[in-house]
Amino acid sequence: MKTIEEPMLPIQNVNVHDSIRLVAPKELKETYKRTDKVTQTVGESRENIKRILSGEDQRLIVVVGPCSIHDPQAAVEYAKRLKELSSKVDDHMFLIMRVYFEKPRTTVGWKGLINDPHLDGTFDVSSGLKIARQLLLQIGEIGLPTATEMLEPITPQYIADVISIASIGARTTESPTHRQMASGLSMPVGYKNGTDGSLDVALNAMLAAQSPHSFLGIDADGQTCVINTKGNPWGHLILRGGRSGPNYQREHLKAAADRLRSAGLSPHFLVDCSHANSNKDYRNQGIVWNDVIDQRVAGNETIIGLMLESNLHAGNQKLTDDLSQLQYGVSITDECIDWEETESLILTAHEKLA
Ligand SMILES: O=C[C@H](O)[C@H](O)COP(=O)(O)O
Ligand SMILES: C=C(OP(=O)(O)O)C(=O)O
Repeated sequence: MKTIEEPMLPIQNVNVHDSIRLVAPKELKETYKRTDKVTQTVGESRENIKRILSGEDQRLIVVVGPCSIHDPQAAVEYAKRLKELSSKVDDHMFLIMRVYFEKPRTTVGWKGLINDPHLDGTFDVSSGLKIARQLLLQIGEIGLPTATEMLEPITPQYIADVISIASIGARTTESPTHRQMASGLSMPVGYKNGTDGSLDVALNAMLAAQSPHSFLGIDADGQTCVINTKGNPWGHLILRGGRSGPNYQREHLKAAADRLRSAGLSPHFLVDCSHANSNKDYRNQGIVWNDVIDQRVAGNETIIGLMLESNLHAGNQKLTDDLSQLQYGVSITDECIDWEETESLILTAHEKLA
């Protein structure tokens, strides 16, 4: 029998190795400040997106870029190309670069540049946040709006002021924590349907995030606090397919619009050409893209945007211990289409839309 004198079993931090303090959001933002140009890029693009979401602007949103950012230099090269392309199509399309720093994994794997910027399991989150913010500032300076997935509920304090549109991923759309976070974000937020293909979780997320919430978070000084939000009215659905198959075809879009209407939500959405809509094969993204563009050209105005996973070069590569083997401009997460195909898909769609 145990007595009180016996050494106690540890009851705290049983599975915690250690914890490392981070710079406060305010400090990082003071070191890496928004210029007037960046503020203008973010402010104006958020307004453009809202006008598209409310039907005042008929242009098509295109969220396009790498599955994940792992090399800021390649990301800047991509951004410069995309900015040039954007100016050729901006009468009918509004291009936004995917700048995804946080990757939700099905089980385990590299969790993105913020979590592990050196790609070597050292998890230097402090550098990850700095590199992410610096890159967003560089892209904003180029005049290109950015989209990202908000995964860690603390990250927005460090980078949200340089993001034009956010998404909540298929793995977290059902999470109350992410819905609360979205209710306080300052930019429009897209909710992916669930990995099983369910629309319910995304519709419920949109309804939940429209409402005010009070929850735990950190403030600009990094102090834990209660955050009281007003609710974010700029939610929208993103169709990404699911285990049951893709959901970009005519009948799926009709069903999605009907479901949105019956939930009292605006019947419009973005279609993700990748993930389960492409069966995670980059060669299928163009098929999905062309199908959805043709539906839009035929008059389906419930389609307000598309998403493409695209990089400088096609496909993907494995992340191994030997980082010298990494090919420049190739994804280390999901497969992407290359720049040439990206440009061709966008220019062809522009002609059709015109
Ligand atoms: O977009 C990226 C991936 O689809 C997502 O992070 C899940 O990846 P995984 O299934 O390879 O973990
Ligand atoms: C992880 C992503 O997508 P999903 O949540 O749809 O799997 C993504 O867009 O990077």
